[in-house]
Amino acid sequence: MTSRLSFATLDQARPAARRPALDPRAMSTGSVHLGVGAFHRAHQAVFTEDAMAAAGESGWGIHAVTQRSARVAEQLDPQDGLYGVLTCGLDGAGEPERSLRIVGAVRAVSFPGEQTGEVLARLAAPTTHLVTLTVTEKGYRRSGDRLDLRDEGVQADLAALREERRTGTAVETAAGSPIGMLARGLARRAHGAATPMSVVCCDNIVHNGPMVGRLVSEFLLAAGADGAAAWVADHVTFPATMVDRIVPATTAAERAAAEAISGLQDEGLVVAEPYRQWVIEDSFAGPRPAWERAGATLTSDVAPFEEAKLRILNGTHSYLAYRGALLGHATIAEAVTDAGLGAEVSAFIDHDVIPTLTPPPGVDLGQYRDSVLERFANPALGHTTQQVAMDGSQKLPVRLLGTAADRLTAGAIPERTARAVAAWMVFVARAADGSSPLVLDDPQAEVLGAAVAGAASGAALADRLLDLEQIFPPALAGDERFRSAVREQVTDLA
Ligand SMILES: NC(=O)c1ccc[n+]([C@@H]2O[C@H](COP(=O)([O-])OP(=O)(O)OC[C@H]3O[C@@H](n4cnc5c(N)ncnc54)[C@H](O)[C@@H]3O)[C@@H](O)[C@H]2O)c1
Ligand SMILES: O=P(O)(O)OC[C@@H](O)[C@@H](O)[C@H](O)[C@H](O)CO
Repeated sequence: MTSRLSFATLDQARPAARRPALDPRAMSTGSVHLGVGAFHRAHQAVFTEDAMAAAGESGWGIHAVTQRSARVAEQLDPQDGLYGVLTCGLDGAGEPERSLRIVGAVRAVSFPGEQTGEVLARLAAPTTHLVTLTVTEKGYRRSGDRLDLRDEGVQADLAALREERRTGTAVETAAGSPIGMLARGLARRAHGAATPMSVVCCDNIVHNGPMVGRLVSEFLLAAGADGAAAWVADHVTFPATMVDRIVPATTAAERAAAEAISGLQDEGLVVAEPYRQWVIEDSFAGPRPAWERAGATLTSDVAPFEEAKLRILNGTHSYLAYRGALLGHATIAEAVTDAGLGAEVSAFIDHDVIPTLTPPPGVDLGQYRDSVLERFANPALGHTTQQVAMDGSQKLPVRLLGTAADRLTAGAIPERTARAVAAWMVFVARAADGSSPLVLDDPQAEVLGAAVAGAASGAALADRLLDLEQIFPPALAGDERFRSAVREQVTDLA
């Protein structure tokens, strides 16, 4: 039987598997990560480990938190936090090429369903200088731009913070929220060590850092923790970031491929493309890893990078996911190499997206478009259209609707963006009526299903979805030029 990856077996890994960049046993913990999914393990954890190695530091080990289920803790605990990143690229001849590195930067994983006290203590500890987050768009529990105070998880955290302030003891919350957990930890810090902290959001959301700062403040004020809110305003920074690396969900075949390379079983394996990028607003309240030594860009203005990435890469990803799935393509690589669809998304980027963007310093947006489409075409990655299609109600506003609004303001009709939005609408309708293998995996699935039920025509389907204010801002949905473009495109695709 194959041994499982752990400190005890690390020396048995075959030479083809790269070892951690520094000895994980010698690391101490300097940061907390909320939402330890695949992306964190393939992105921030890798940058952090490489930064420690480059700077000769060992104090940036990560205490990760998995809030929805204990699964990642169950994967990583028996492995002493070690896991592999299987990089799937192409060699010079265009053939799939895989390499494996073992990462050791994640030093602990907690599940607040059972370990809330441990997480709050870590967030309050003076040795913790940073919090990073990847909890998906829906994880922020927003209603419009504000924290949804009616959300059950947020309510559980508000009640817990009130109790914690009264008794000084951590309350176990099995189904809390990431913002609630973070704010409770910051409140404890404010009344304890009071050491400054930096909170780095790594989710694909416009102005992600400031958004988290606003939600934390709203939470603390709603809990009546005005003193903690004032302390956070003065001592905690929320730098904005642009994060980029394509990290699909890991499959059993990829686990087997990694095992063939290392000779060790790895339940925590993640899979990624070779490319990785991280642009971070240089606004830290205290020390941080030397991420620039691992290839990250520290800058005073992330906005142009963020907008170009969200609108070109993520907007096109969603377009390919919905249109590709409707055309029967299982993966993004298949969708983008469909000649018709490839030309369609290229035209979308050129005609609708690029005119809305300010090029980031040193970036040619035409070259950026080409590099993104080339990355999508990587056949070694197997990113499914169904995975990228998930949570459309949360993703559309970030990825497509800003482009549409900006084009309308400029007096142009964003027909190609309307087609991408229409593809989502037809996807929703087909997935909701159960007549196809498409799956509607969305926190608004019930609302969407009710909206599309019995829509008698393409125009009616478009109207019903455009009227959902939680997705389409009234100014956009009320713009007749946009509405008729979407109706036309839905009719064409339905
Ligand atoms: N995977 C990528 O290619 C990629 C690239 C760039 C950015 N990102 C960002 O990272 C996020 C996570 O991606 P991933 O690949 O790690 O996904 P994943 O499914 O592997 O992990 C998602 C994480 O978010 C948490 N989460 C999900 N829904 C939640 C909810 N309602 N409340 C609280 N926590 C919740 C999960 O517990 C898990 O830790 C993305 O949504 C995106 O914003 C991902
Ligand atoms: O991770 P999600 O579900 O928010 O979005 C799916 C993809 O569009 C996204 O993860 C990209 O792969 C990523 O943003 C590339 O950096």
